[in-house]
Amino acid sequence: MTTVAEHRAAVRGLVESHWHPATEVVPLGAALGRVLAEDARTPIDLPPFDNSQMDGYAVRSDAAAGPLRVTGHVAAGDPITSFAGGAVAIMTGAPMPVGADAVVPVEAVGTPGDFAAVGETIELRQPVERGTFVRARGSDLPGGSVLLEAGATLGPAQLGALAASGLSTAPVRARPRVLIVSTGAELAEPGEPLRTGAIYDANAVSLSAAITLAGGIALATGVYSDEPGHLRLALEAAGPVDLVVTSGGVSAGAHEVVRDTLEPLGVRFGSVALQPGGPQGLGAITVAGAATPVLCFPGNPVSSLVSFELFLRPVLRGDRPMLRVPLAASVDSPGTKHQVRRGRLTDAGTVELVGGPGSHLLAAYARSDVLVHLPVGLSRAEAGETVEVWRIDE
Ligand SMILES: Nc1nc2c(c(=O)[nH]1)N[C@H]1C(S)=C(S)[C@@H](COP(=O)(O)OP(=O)(O)OC[C@H]3O[C@@H](n4cnc5c(N)ncnc54)[C@H](O)[C@@H]3O)O[C@H]1N2
Ligand code: MOO
Repeated sequence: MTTVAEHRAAVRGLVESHWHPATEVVPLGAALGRVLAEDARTPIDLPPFDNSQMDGYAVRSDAAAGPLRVTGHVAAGDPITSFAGGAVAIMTGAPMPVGADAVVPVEAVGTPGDFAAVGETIELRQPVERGTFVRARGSDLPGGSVLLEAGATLGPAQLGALAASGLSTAPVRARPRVLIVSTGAELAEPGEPLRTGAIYDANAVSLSAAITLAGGIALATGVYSDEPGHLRLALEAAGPVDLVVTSGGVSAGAHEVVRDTLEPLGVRFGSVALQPGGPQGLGAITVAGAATPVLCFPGNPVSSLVSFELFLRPVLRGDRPMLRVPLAASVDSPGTKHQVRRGRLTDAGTVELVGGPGSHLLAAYARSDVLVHLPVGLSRAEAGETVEVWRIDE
């Protein structure tokens, strides 16, 4: 039996040996969630000039306590001026007059919002240290420095930082196109009437959503049949994609459509020491004339999502945030397999399991915010014992 780590490495090797994403330059407004293809450097100092952190008066730090004549007034957006001595009324974000090196907040001198006019005096109550309330040029990042490294995911702060650097576009990796094929004669399209013995196809939707959140472009198709010919037709009809993910039809039944169709094409099927997500297949097949990696996940809806989380998401998006959290109650685990349970973080700082280990318990998964890892070798963990959990509530 293959270990989780071995299968993870095999999936990564397979995907990365076939998928070489092109670089696309996209406007920042369209770059949310995209992955940076190369290091981004800021062309300018951040901030670009020394400026005031407070509404107040710019002074020199060697000024003695006592009266200071107001010699100027600068607002945010004004050009950089020369300091003419005394005190300069200055607003938050306004450029420091060259020669002044500290700011006294207006409330330390008088009434907030009430500024002395040029020619009037203010009373400096005590000397002020050099640099006080001054945001130095380049203090966030000097111009020319790497702002974000290749591989960074562009979220609100990252996009804001690129914009603050004056960049309007970002070079990002092309999104992987992933064909999702859910299989099984028992499946019915959600929204359609449910005949006896049928169940609704959950995996096309859940895997599509997972792929989309991981930065891919999901193209889903349902092969609601156990006929290899039908699956073959669906694959032949597909356009070019970077990856195929199937669900169902991989275990030990009489009608294993995925296995029966793809094993003769060289896709390898086997067991991973994982529950749920034990039966797995991987290999490469020809889709639209190109060798294309294919991952075959088990059909149980929890198994297919857990397979995605453990094997594919790390390749497409990187690792989930991992925490070590004490269990709210004791739990048993197979010991010979890495078990992944679904759970919820509690206000008490513990993790409680949601539902049992069964791989059909998708509604329980839907109420969970973490995956709880019970590794091989652990057959029981007591309340209070610390376990590894992955946050999945993004
Ligand atoms: N004799 C054995 N039987 C099974 C074994 C085994 O080792 N020996 N493994 C079990 C495990 S573990 C799993 S997991 C499943 C995997 O089965 P398949 O991948 O072949 O999947 P199916 O048989 O097609 O379906 C399993 C289960 O999931 C439901 N399903 C399938 N697709 C969907 C979908 N798109 N949406 C919602 N539900 C789906 C399907 O109706 C079945 O109930 O095999 C065990 N059996
Ligand atoms: O390994 Mo299966 O995925 O138990 O449910």
